[in-house]
Amino acid sequence: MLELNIKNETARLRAVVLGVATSNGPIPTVEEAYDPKSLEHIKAGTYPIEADMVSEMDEVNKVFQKYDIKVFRPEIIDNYNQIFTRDIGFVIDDMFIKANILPDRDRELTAIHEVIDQIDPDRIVTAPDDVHFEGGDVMVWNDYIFIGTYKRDDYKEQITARTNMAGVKFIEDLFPNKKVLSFDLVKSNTEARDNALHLDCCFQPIGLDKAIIYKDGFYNESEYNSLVDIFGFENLFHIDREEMYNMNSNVFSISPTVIVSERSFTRLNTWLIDRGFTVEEVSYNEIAKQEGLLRCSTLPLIRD
Ligand SMILES: NC(=O)NCCC[C@H](N)C(=O)O
Repeated sequence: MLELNIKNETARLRAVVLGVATSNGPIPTVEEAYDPKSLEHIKAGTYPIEADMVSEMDEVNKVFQKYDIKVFRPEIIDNYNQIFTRDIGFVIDDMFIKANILPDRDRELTAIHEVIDQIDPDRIVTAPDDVHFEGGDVMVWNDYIFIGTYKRDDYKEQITARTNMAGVKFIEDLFPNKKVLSFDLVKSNTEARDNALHLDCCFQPIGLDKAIIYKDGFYNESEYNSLVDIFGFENLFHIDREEMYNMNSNVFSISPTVIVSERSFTRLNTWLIDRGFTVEEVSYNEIAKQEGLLRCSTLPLIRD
């Protein structure tokens, strides 16, 4: 049995599911794209090729091996995108919550049955169909749960809106002892620079008391301000629109002091090193073309 334990985003990692890029399928058509950055690269003829993405993920796996982390990989479904394992489910405390994900992605969950089969069935939660959430929108941070959502009437027309208010309510009811804060995120189906696809595309806690944040990813300044109040302005690394587009908030913590980051994130990595973090630099720019990065492609199961 896997003794699930996730209480925050940064405690020492012991077990994780890392997505897989093998048999990722043919280049999607414009109609098949479900995020604006993939769409941009499909149109420009620069959509990433499988071999490059496989080698990028291998590099991350090597970092996990270096830190003696147990790594699970999804079973490969032929011609199916299984890179962004974060979104298909998530662990809070000792519970595994199966995500109600975008229908285009719903086969991804079946591919981690090796992991699901090792979890006590009493600790697995499935939500009703009208309750939507993806793991990229959900972050447990000790007494808090932060949830990215989309609160507007055109939710159904926004393929980039993946977590609804029914999803927020469902998690609130499941964890009555945690303080749940929801954030209305800026969405665009067509312009990746104006799209906070998930909460982890515009915000992520790091270390013990710090976070990376893109202010304009939040519709409501008051919701952004609630994070400033929790972390303190001086502990926030603010990224700009281009850094958000390049996914600087989507690094991944192995511990409160060790962070896996993209090697081109010079300004962020320098800030981290100046504050005593160890930065494990990897290349992930091909995967980034699909509007996801390191947090998106990992699903932590056990942290200290
Ligand atoms: N947590 C994340 O932000 N995941 C990235 C998912 C990217 C994928 N192209 C999607 O649109 O679902």
